[in-house]
Amino acid sequence: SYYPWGYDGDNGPDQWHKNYPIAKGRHQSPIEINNKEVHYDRSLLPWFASYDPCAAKTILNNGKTCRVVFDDSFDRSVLRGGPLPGVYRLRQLHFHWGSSDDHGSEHVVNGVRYAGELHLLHWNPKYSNYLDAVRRTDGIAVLAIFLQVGKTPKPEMKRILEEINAIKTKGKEVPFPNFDPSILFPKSHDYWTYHGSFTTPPCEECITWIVLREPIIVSSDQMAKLRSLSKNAENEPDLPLVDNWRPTQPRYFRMVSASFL
Ligand SMILES: Cc1ccnc(S(N)(=O)=O)n1
Ligand SMILES: [Zn+2]
Repeated sequence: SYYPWGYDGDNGPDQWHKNYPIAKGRHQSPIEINNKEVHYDRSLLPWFASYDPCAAKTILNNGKTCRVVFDDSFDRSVLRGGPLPGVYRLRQLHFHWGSSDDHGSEHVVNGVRYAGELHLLHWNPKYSNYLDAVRRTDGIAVLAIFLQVGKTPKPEMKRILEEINAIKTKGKEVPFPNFDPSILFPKSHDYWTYHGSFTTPPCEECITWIVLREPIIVSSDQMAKLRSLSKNAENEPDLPLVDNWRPTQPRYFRMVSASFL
């Protein structure tokens, strides 16, 4: 039977392993990224995203996050380079955020928590489909971008946040045409990379993480907009969708490489 995992006490991150044993694995995400433990790897290549704006399909609230879904039926919007062996197809993007501006990101950098974190999820087309890819250690690549609250927000975030009112409650999905997510990228492409897992159950250890050093700036109002989403369905009592982030997991014997000095 489907186990309704969540982020609150009884069904929260500390309980996930009871129904999803991989959650106690040795390659879990997110992790703490600390300068002292990072290894500069000068052989790391720059990464490139070539996204087709027409691949964007819908934006939805699944009760756990706000997600934009893309057509991944062929190599239409792809990520390549960096630590990746080939092209990976963009499938969806989604966010993690807190109940206030001082926390909400999943990865933590030198003790710094950001207000939120944007994940662009891509899968390796050498596997027949996404579900096959999630069973492979090189199956998935997630580009992670921190959201930092500041005075001069990125105008490109507006398009996504304008749709929030249409997907207030769980199960709502509306068309989201003509959107190229690379407009959300920060100036610098500097990144850390390591091997890890999905940060939500079943927590498969199939992800090459590419975590950008430079956050994008959002306004406090924009974060409040994300927090106005509800995790309940339309006709249920209102439960704010906030704090949908997993705490950092043990790094064990994993190397975190940096593309920059
Ligand atoms: C299970 C799952 C699905 C999509 N995205 C993620 S995440 N947060 O690791 O990118 N996890
Ligand atoms: Zn995520």
